[in-house]
Amino acid sequence: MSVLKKQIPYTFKDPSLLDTRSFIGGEWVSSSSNKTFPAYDPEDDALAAEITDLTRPEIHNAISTAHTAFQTYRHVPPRQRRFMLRAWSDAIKAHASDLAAICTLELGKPFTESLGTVAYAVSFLDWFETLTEHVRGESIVANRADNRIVTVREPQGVVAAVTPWNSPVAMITRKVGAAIAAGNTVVVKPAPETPLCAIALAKLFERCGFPSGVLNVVTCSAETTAECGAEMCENRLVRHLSFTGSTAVGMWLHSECAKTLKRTSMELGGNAPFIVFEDADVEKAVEGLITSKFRSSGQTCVCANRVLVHESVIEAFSKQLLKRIPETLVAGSVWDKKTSFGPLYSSKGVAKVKRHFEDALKQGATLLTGGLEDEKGRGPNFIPPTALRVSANLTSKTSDLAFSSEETFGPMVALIPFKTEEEAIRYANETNAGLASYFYTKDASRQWRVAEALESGMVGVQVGLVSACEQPFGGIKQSGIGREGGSTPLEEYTEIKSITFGV
Ligand SMILES: NC(=O)c1ccc[n+]([C@@H]2O[C@H](COP(=O)([O-])OP(=O)(O)OC[C@H]3O[C@@H](n4cnc5c(N)ncnc54)[C@H](O)[C@@H]3O)[C@@H](O)[C@H]2O)c1
Ligand SMILES: O=CCCC(=O)O
Repeated sequence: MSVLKKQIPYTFKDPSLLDTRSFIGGEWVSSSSNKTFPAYDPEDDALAAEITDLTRPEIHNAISTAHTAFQTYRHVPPRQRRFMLRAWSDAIKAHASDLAAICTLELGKPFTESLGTVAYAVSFLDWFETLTEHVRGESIVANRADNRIVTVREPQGVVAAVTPWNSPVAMITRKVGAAIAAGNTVVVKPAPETPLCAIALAKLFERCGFPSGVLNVVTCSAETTAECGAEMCENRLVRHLSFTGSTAVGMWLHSECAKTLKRTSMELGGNAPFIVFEDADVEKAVEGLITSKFRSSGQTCVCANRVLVHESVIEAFSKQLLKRIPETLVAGSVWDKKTSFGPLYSSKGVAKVKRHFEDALKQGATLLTGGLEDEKGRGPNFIPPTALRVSANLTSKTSDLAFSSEETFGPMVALIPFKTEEEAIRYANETNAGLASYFYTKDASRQWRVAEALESGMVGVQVGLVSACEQPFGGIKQSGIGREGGSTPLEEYTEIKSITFGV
């Protein structure tokens, strides 16, 4: 019998991927309290499934189990780890359609976009697989003639991974893939809004030859999340806490982890500037903005959030944007393969966009297209792609606008005119966030100058997408600590041990 509480227009090739239990030590477990929590379909807010709601002692048990598994898994040779990672990647590819359907169901992401998300998630496993056999130490010439010094890189132990709803497949493969490639064991806590993707990933993982306890998935409701987080931070067996989510929660977890001096990786919120200079190719810049701003209906941490357009090209830019929005962003049922634009994940997301929209209008912005009302009635969480323009005389105080000081995390964009490069850079950097920035100019020296001046961990020059497994992903300032992907992720999940020999 299906665990789904509603009918969806998709037939699963492998219905066993759908489960509502947690995965600990190779066993599928329900909470001893028998409590469950609801997961909803954002397209209509209908109940999708009832998920097991673990208690703190059960999280404690998952960590102990992962620690026991680490004692043997740490000695599994890298090539064998590589082959198991390959098997997991192949299993996900073989079940990509089912996984995409689960992502569509619990996140409201259009099915075609969900397929892209699964491919992006798999790319991390493929990338880490290539790095598995390249963990290296070094040999150091000692200053004492009777000493020899070498370093080795060792896995850290139990990694606790806490992941967000907005990227329920890739944020798990990005963390778990790197951690287990390096020889660690992991306890993952997915967001309560999107537990089914994490569970399905574990279902595939268990078929790939990994020893029991290497991956554990613990599901918790929003209410029990705080005690689950406290256990992960306070338990001394957890050696690394890897978090992706909001800056506020990340800061709290980071400070709690300080009490047991854990390593932390923090991938936090952004507030990306997107700058269009006077010499930009306007059509190209508009395509970049649509990709950056509207993918996932504006719900990614690297989405453009503050769009600065030089005053000499803002008319042409607005015109092109208004032409391309309806041509590119096709709204409809999330199950229709032609749909490229879906609802937000919940009423919480809708309320935030609404607040930013109303604040911008109150402060004098004009509406170019969209607005919060959806005359076609496409569900409770649907907001049409919306564009506003901030008037020139607001530029000096744009940082007071709500959409400018916080991530909107939704499909609303406000164009802000500017006059000089200095003014644009000053405004772009006027935020505590420093995750991604984007700009468009054809001038090669300006490309270098502005890329170096922008305060963010990732810069897109003439591109609206900066996410790739081979690229270091992460932020500076209050957007995070550490990098995921790129050539260093196994270093992030290993410790250096120096060994001195007396000869
Ligand atoms: N930098 C990145 O790579 C990246 C990627 C995706 C999302 N994000 C950010 O994530 C945010 C959106 O996600 P969100 O609203 O789910 O963020 P959130 O911080 O509310 O939740 C993220 C995760 O943390 C958990 N959590 C919340 N409180 C906790 C606690 N006290 N202890 C332990 N876990 C706790 C949640 O259940 C969820 O699993 C945005 O700010 C976005 O920019 C960043
Ligand atoms: O939401 C942030 C992560 C999405 C990405 O990796 O591009």
